[in-house]
Amino acid sequence: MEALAIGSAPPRPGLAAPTRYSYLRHPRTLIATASARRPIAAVHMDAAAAGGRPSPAPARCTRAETEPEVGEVATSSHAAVEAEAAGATEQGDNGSPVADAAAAGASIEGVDGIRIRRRPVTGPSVHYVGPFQFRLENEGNTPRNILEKIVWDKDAEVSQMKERRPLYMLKGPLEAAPPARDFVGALKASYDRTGLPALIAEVKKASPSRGVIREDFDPVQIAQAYEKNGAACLSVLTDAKYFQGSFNNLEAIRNAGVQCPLLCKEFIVDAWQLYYARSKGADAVLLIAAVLPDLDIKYMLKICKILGMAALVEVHDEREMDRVLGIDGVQLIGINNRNLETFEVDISNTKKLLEGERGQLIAQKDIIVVGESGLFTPDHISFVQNAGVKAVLVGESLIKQEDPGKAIAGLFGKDISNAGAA
Ligand SMILES: O=C(O)c1ccccc1NCC(=O)[C@H](O)[C@H](O)COP(=O)(O)O
Repeated sequence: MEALAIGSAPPRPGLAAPTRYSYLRHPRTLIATASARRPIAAVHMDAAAAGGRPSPAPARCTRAETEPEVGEVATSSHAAVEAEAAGATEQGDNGSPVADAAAAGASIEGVDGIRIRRRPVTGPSVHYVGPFQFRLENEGNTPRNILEKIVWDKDAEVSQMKERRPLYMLKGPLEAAPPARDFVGALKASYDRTGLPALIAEVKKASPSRGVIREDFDPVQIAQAYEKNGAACLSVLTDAKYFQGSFNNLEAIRNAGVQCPLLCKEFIVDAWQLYYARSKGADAVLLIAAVLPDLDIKYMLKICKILGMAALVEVHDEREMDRVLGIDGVQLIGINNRNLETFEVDISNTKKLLEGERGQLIAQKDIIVVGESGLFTPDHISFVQNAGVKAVLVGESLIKQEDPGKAIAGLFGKDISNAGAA
């Protein structure tokens, strides 16, 4: 550990991977990457000035030590908020089993079957020597794929958001939010009405795999066009960094009077985000099995229920499907045809995951399966419908058409709007 010789902080336990101190080997990098250090206290003061209460340390996640009894708190979402805001459910630094493992210095890879590392395992990727800031690269603190990168960035983003708006500050916005609507009911009604998979149409400006998909992007106009042309529900991307989405878009669509229930399409890593999404008008949220351990999914499902929101639990492979099928209370499973680590899209993934006993169990449990990503033609829709899906989540193929609303009839091979299918 060459850097220890110059007095850097000792490694945290579990620093298995060799650290590469590039500035020692390439002295010029030192000048190129060094930046003035800001005292940590100043960062906290900024947060306080921005409206949050000063907090001694950023709480990264909230989790009920004893999971909330849905029956007990279902009568009032605010009871849960109050309890949590009062600190009754705060647990440690993060509360996630994954984070706990990381904090204990263990490798988090493979915890509860999740495929990504929820945060760097070998300590901070930024290291300070006096006034200089270095980025120390090693296997443990360099994301291995885009999903890992998104999740690590999201974790940092949410920590900041929570500092600015701690849970107790969401109580008012939650009370003022328009009531949650029945996302699952809307999908079922559409399927019953058309005999075709219900459409969750995605309001998506850009993506990591495609870059900007639509330059001329008016989220409210697109949402209204989707609704008019037969979408059962809408999915609104709220991640800014990778998808150029925003919570303003979600709020604006809800406030514009769009009746379709809204899925907040976000990378959820922390229960706080569920409350925030609801306060912005979400009727449903996405929980990604590759990102969340089973315990987190169970806990978040309960919070969703308390808040009146549906949860679309997303899987990509058999292992994730089996994990999710073992969790009680899952009503909606999304099968993503896109591998979020490699961007590869293969719609036969939907069929593969619904074959045999898995398909039977899904039918027994009355779970609605949503086919997600890479759906461009009526043949694709028929293919996933024959595989067993009752809903589809579609972004790119609609959004890149000149008229995303009219593109719906092209995708299904017929007009599925109320007017057309009547
Ligand atoms: O779309 C991406 O490039 C992407 C990259 C990394 C993580 C998630 C990503 N997309 C989220 C989705 O799953 C899709 O937006 C959604 O299923 C619609 O897909 P499509 O119809 O192919 O736009």
